[in-house]
Amino acid sequence: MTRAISLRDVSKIYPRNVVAVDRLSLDIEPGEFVVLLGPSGCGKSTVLRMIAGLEEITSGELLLDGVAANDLAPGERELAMVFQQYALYPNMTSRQNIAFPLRMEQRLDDHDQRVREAARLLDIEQLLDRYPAQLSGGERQRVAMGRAIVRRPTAFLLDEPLSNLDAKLRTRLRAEIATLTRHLGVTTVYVTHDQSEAMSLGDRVAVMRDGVLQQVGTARDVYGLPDNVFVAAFVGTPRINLLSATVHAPLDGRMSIDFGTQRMLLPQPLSPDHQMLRLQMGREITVGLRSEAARIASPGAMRPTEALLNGVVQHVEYQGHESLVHVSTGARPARVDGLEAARGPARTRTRRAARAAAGLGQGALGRLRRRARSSVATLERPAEPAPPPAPASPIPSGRIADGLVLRAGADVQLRIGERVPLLLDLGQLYVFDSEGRRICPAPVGTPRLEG
Ligand SMILES: Nc1ncnc2c1ncn2[C@@H]1O[C@H](COP(=O)(O)OP(=O)(O)OP(=O)(O)O)[C@@H](O)[C@H]1O
Repeated sequence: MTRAISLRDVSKIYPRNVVAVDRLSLDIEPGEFVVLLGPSGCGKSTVLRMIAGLEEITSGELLLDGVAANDLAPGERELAMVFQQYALYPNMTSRQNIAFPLRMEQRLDDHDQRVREAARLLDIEQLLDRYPAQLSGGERQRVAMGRAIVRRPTAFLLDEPLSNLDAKLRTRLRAEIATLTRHLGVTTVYVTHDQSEAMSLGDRVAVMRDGVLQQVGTARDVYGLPDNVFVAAFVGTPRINLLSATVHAPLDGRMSIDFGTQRMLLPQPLSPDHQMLRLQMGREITVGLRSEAARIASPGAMRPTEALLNGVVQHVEYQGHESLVHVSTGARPARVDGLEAARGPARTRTRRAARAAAGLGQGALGRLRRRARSSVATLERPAEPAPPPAPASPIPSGRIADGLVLRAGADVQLRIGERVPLLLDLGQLYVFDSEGRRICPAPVGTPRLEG
């Protein structure tokens, strides 16, 4: 059996009005694998913990298979959670650790067969009689997964399960997790701040920032059509190049994008998307260009779908299969706040707003009492240390390096300081307005301007 999970306008406000999750709505289909992605402190774990029932929902509704579940005890939700810390009992063997939830539930059926079945799926049969101290990190995480699947849960909630592992093992285990959850057909919600993990794992990726859901879509959607500049910058390696610019649209001449030190002429006739840029005249815009969206080639080779910028080579990174060329264009790099936020400052609401959102006086006390009574048998884990307090420093800004980073062939021959023409593929040119919203390519449903 597998579960549909729906969050409707869900908020979480911690004491002192810390808004960890702000009116988040998300529908997860039965059997779907959804990744919650975002920088540290954006509220991903809080969402997962609210689904699990480990954290009370301040306002909004959680539905499991369409049935209101806010007040269900964790044990009644039939979900299994796996944490970043392996959380195995050190004095129990793998076999005992995996069987633990069954013992807690006092199931009378054959524990041993269920444990062997889980161990076989995870390829850890030979490790069943070892203690956690005798296992590697990857093996411990497999045992932790075993403990999650032994109960045959209706959904998995995985909170950065691989972040304690080295890069190679992480890549291998994430492929295993994808295969395993597909095989079991169980709904999975997976939390990570690692965008490449998110892109490779999920049916859909939900990008969060500062407690707010930014975009939900397939990996292809969030990479190819980011709704805003934050999503564009958070997803993709190397990070998208972001430049501050303005639109120059004289009545008697060709429209161009003005980067301050040089202008990029747009081809005539203007595409419908580029016509929309007229509306931005006089306003600051951000131009986004992924590293594969420009090539270094002579202007004579320019295609009708390309535009020209000039640059100077600053640095060439040889990567084996390709080179990353850093090119200065004199343009001003745009800044995006919160990209690397390491536990940013809590956003706070006024006391009144918080109270309204909290729905205090609407049975909050009752829910707390019920929770106090509830058993946490299915989501049990050894005591964890309290989360570290948030540092008082502001969210560091993700500073985009001065200069574009472009992909080139591995054997590209360039000198540092060499002037190079850059041919930009306009089909891959993103423009964001001063609020950070994508305006080009125009979002679906945007009314068109007449040429
Ligand atoms: N028990 C708590 N009390 C007060 N604030 C909390 C508590 N737990 C989390 N927070 C705050 O809520 C916000 C979201 O935290 P959360 O752990 O959900 O973020 P996250 O995106 O999962 O981060 P990470 O990737 O670092 O685990 C942060 O500002 C955090 O400091």
